[in-house]
Amino acid sequence: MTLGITLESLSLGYARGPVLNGIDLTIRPGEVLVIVGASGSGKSTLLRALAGLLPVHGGRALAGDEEITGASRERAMVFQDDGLLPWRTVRRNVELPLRLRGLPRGERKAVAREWLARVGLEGHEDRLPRELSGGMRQRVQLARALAGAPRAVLMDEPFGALDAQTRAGMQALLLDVLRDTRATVVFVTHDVDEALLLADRVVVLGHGGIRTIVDVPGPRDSAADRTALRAQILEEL
Ligand SMILES: Nc1ncnc2c1ncn2[C@@H]1O[C@H](COP(=O)(O)OP(=O)(O)OP(=O)(O)O)[C@@H](O)[C@H]1O
Repeated sequence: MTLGITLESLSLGYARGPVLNGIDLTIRPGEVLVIVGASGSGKSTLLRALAGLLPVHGGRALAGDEEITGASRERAMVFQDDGLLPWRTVRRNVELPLRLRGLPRGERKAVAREWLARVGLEGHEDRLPRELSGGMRQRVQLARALAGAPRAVLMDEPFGALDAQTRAGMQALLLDVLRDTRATVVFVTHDVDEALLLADRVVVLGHGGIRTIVDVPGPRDSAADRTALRAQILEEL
């Protein structure tokens, strides 16, 4: 079951001051919503609030009908790096959300193995995160996020630190696994081409709010010509 997320006059910031003011947005169940915006426009701040990791300044954010007030296993987060527990093996990292779901030990192990195979990490289950490449670590994060069967996945520049080739491989992998999960995805990136490849809609943040929302016709069709949309988004950035 997927999850809709609703932002009602949502204001966010830190002790130093506001970052985003009075945002209204409906994230549809099962859609891939990509957030772009200049550095400092508040992309990570918004994602942290959706994860329940940042208290709101005003308004509210709802996951389904429930106000987001803290972290939940229904909403999994994938970070750019450092998201894994360094002292746990790859498999035991992926088992974490399964433990939270209350799965018995044997089942946890089996599901973790299944997901690790799914992201191409068969045979690496007993290694530690530091023994893996950056791309492999991101595969583990993806496996961990999806293994818990979340209803929404919140991704903060998950491929931002990867080289172009690894990044393209991860984008293809993400598209592949999302096809079967139906989870709602909110994905932050700096890269307009990545946004256009993955998104149903692209939200451009700027000047303390949403500058524009762009619908991507025929989403995830790699043959589609996105030149005009790309130019439109770059203009707004
Ligand atoms: N923990 C924090 N404490 C105080 N201010 C913060 C904190 N995190 C972010 N900020 C400030 O909030 C604003 C938005 O930051 P945020 O990281 O959300 O932007 P971003 O769009 O994700 O940027 P980038 O693309 O560079 O990652 C910036 O002015 C930043 O300095």
